[in-house]
Order: sequence, then C-alpha cells, then structure tokens
Amino acid sequence: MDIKKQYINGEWILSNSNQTREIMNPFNKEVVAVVTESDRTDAKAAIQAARDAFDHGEWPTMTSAERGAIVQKIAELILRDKEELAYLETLDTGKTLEESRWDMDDIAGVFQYYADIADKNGGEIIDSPIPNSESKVVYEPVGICGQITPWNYPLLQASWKLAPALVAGNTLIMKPSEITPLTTIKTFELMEEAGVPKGVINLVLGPGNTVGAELSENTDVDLISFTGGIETGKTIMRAATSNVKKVALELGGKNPNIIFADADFDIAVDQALNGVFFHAGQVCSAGTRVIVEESIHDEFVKALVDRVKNIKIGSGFDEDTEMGPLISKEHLQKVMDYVNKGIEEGATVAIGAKQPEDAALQDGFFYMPTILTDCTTDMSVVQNEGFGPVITIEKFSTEEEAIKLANDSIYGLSGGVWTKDIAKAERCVAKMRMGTVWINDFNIYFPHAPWGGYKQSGFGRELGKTGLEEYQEQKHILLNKQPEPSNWFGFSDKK
Ligand SMILES: NC(=O)c1ccc[n+]([C@@H]2O[C@H](COP(=O)([O-])OP(=O)(O)OC[C@H]3O[C@@H](n4cnc5c(N)ncnc54)[C@H](O)[C@@H]3O)[C@@H](O)[C@H]2O)c1
Ligand SMILES: C[N+](C)(C)CC=O
Repeated sequence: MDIKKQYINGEWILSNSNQTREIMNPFNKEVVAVVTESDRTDAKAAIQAARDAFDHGEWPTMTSAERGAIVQKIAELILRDKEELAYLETLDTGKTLEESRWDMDDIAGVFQYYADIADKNGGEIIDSPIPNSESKVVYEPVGICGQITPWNYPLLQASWKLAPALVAGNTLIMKPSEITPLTTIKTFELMEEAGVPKGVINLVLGPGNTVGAELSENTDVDLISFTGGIETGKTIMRAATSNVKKVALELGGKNPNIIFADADFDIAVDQALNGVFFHAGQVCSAGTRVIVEESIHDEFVKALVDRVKNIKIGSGFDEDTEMGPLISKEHLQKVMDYVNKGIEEGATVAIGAKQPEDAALQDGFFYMPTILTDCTTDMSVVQNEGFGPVITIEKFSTEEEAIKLANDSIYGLSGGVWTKDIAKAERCVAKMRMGTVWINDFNIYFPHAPWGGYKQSGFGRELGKTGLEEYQEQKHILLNKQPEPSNWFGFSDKK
C-alpha cells in the first residue's frame, strides 16, 4: 500500500520520523490506508513554511476577489470528486454513504459561501470626532493559523476552518484527527489543484500530544482553532498562553431536546430519533437529553422504542443501513462503560444497552441504539457526553422545570424545543443557555448562520460572517488631513 504523505511548503513528503500509521475501517477493522506519522520537527517545518508564505508570499496581499476565486474553485473540485470523498469518509468513519454525501454537499457549500462573501467585507468608515480627519477600519489576516480537527466529521469540521482562513488571507497548518485523515489529505490535493500557492496550506498528520501540541505551543502560530473534546480544549488553551495566541474552541455538547405535550407528536418522535442516531450518536450537537412533558411521557417512550426496534445497523456502504459502527474499540468501551454506569445509578433500559448479536457485525465496533428512562439530572449518563447512540429520558411538568433541566449542564452547544405554542417556545429559547436552539426542528446548520457554544462548549464562532471575522484582525486607521501643532510640551512660558 502506498504511504499517504504530509503536505509542507507545496511538497508531498514523508515525515522525519519515518513512522507510519494504519488507518482502519471501523466496520470490519480492515486496514484501508497507511499514512506517514508526522512528529514535532515536521510540525515546526510546516509552521516555518506558513510563516514564510505569510511574511513574503503573495497570498495575504492578493485581492480578496482573487482569493475568493480560488476558494470557489475548491468548492467546484469538491463537487467534482464528491463520490470519491464520500466513499473515503465512510471508509474511515463508518457513517452511512448517504450521510457522507450530505456532508460533501455541505462542505462544497461552505467553500462556496466564503468565496461569495470574500470581497463583501471591505471595512468600515467611522464618523471621526477629530476635525479634518478620516477614520476607517480595515480587516487584515491574523497570520499563521493552526487548525486541529476531530474524527467524527473530519472534512466538514476542516472546511469550517479552511475556507474562512483562506479568503481572509491567512496561511495555515492543519492537523486532522490521526484516525480519520483520508478526506483531508484528498482535499489538500484539490486545494493544490485549485491553485493555492506554495506554503499557504500545510498538512501534518499524527497524534495530538506531539504534532497538535506543537501547533498550540509554538510562538510563531498566531491563532489556534480547535474542534474536539473539552479536556483537549483546556490543554490547548493553556498551551496558547505561550504567545497569547488567539484561540477558538468548538467543544462538546450534551444537548437537551424539550418535548411539550402540545408538540406534533409524530414529528417530534421522528426528529428526536434523527437528533441522536445519525452517525451512531457521535455528533457534538446530538439531542441525547430528551426532556418530555409528564403527560405524554409513556406514550412518547413507547413510540421511540417501537421505531428504534427497526433501526438497521450495518456497513455504511450498504444502502439499507441506517446506522453504522462507532469509531474504535476504545470508543465502544467508553460508550459501554458510560451506559453501564447510568444503569448502576438507577436508569432503566427501555431498549438496547448492548452490542448486537448479529454474526455479520462482530468484526465492527457496533453498539445497539439505546434508550434509558427514569433518568434524573444528577446522573453521570445525563451530565456526561457519551458520544454514542444513547438517549436519556427525563420528565417535566412545568415550563420552568423544563428550562431548568435543559440548562443543568456544563455544556451549552445546542438544544431543541417542540411545541405548537410559539410564544411558549420563544419564552424557553430566551432562557436556554446554548449557542443554537431549534424550535420544531433539530440539528440544522448551514454556512450562513454562526455555530458555537456557550459555557464549556467553547468560545468563538464558526460559519457565517462571524466565522470569517475569527480569522481577521481589525485595524483602525486615522488620517489627519490638516495636522496642527498642539503646543503642549516644552514651552517655558506656558500657563
Ligand atoms: N462543537 C463542535 O462543533 C464539535 C464538532 C465536532 C466534534 N466536537 C467534539 O469533538 C469531540 C470528539 O472528537 P475527538 O474525540 O477527536 O476529540 P479529541 O479532543 O480527542 O481530539 C480532537 C483533535 O485534537 C487532537 N489532540 C489531542 N490531544 C491534543 C493536544 N494535547 N494538543 C493538541 N491537539 C490534541 C487530536 O489528535 C484530534 O486531532 C467530542 O467532544 C465532540 O463533541 C465538537
Ligand atoms: C457541528 N456538527 C453538527 C456538524 C458536527 C458535530 O459533531
């Protein structure tokens, strides 16, 4: 098998360490690729290449329309190679091919969105209080950006960082998750084909505690943008103090989905399932905390269980499959421990809470879709991000109680409210401490709207105009057109 390489200063090269890593299909543990394993010296070389391209290259000073045209080309190439990219994403993550195809459309949409707004953010004229002067704000690139991404949405999360960083005129070094690098490698090939100049984009492959740590600690990096777990986020935040680099953190979630008795029952059931079981629950915004009004609780749980019984699990490449495997053996064990602890704490298993018995699934990291009832807010299974196909059900009887339960979390990424009473929904939304709240929908995101967390789900925003501003510095410039002396200093006769 050919070794897949890192991309530094416009060259596809092996790492200095000469180490490699096998990339595994989580459906059957088959080795699907071998990639070079970068080390700190590679990360340093990549940072130096990005620094040189920023300080001496044409990218930061090209017009934003020129950069936008290249980013537009990247969007076109992603659509051209959509099937190959979707295939690689499913091979590497286990998610269904259909989900990977949706992701690729979303990703092309992200590059397209930033290409479209590249030259629409030209700064601002300020009404200056100084006579005979002009005051304006211009936007400039931040500089050298380190970008670190997780394994659950490898290319989607990468696109949220790459596209705005590029149109803003930055240079960058990306480190994808070491277990899911395949679509990011392919996209670097496409960005090269689209004409991104040498040194502007650099790709290092390898573990977080060496390569990722170098990006966060290195004083030549001006900004670190991270998507991943809270504990890693805290480590990165501490490392970034080395040179007070700018930090953007997109961390985990433990997202409430409030179902009022007056919701459209069938749609709320359907969307509560969608809210959790896509990609086997390995979604930061999965609506795993389902909070149901007491009067419909039993009926709602029964309806969920009836549907869950029919969920087809299997290979992401099989057209009938609705849910694929978990990402790894370690992650499967983590999800099993998380559920077992919940049961020890008093949760009741309505369905699932085990691995499938089907002989065809024994080679993969599968876990049955699970519903736990009798859950209370003090249980670890309600408080911790399990990142698996697991719903916990809590009950409420008043609007205030629903909001209190929803907010009882260290996280604040997203949440949902289901009711036909829109005034009630809006009262709840106003009190819900989350970066995104859906009314009568769940897990909707698109390039035009900002995405990010309250509380320990992180800070900074990706997507939308704010997602571009994360990669820009604002410079205020004042031009005095008729300078005059102030005659303040050094006059012996001044009163
Ligand atoms: N908020 C969002 O938009 C969003 C989106 C996707 C995933 N997530 C979160 O990501 C998590 C799952 O992803 P994961 O398991 O890959 O997370 P993780 O924190 O284990 O790893 C994420 C990335 O950080 C790197 N890393 C690990 N240790 C590091 C260190 N010391 N320094 C620098 N980099 C380091 C990893 O190699 C990987 O590339 C979940 O918590 C999920 O909610 C959040
Ligand atoms: C942000 N999102 C929903 C695309 C992926 C979260 O894991």
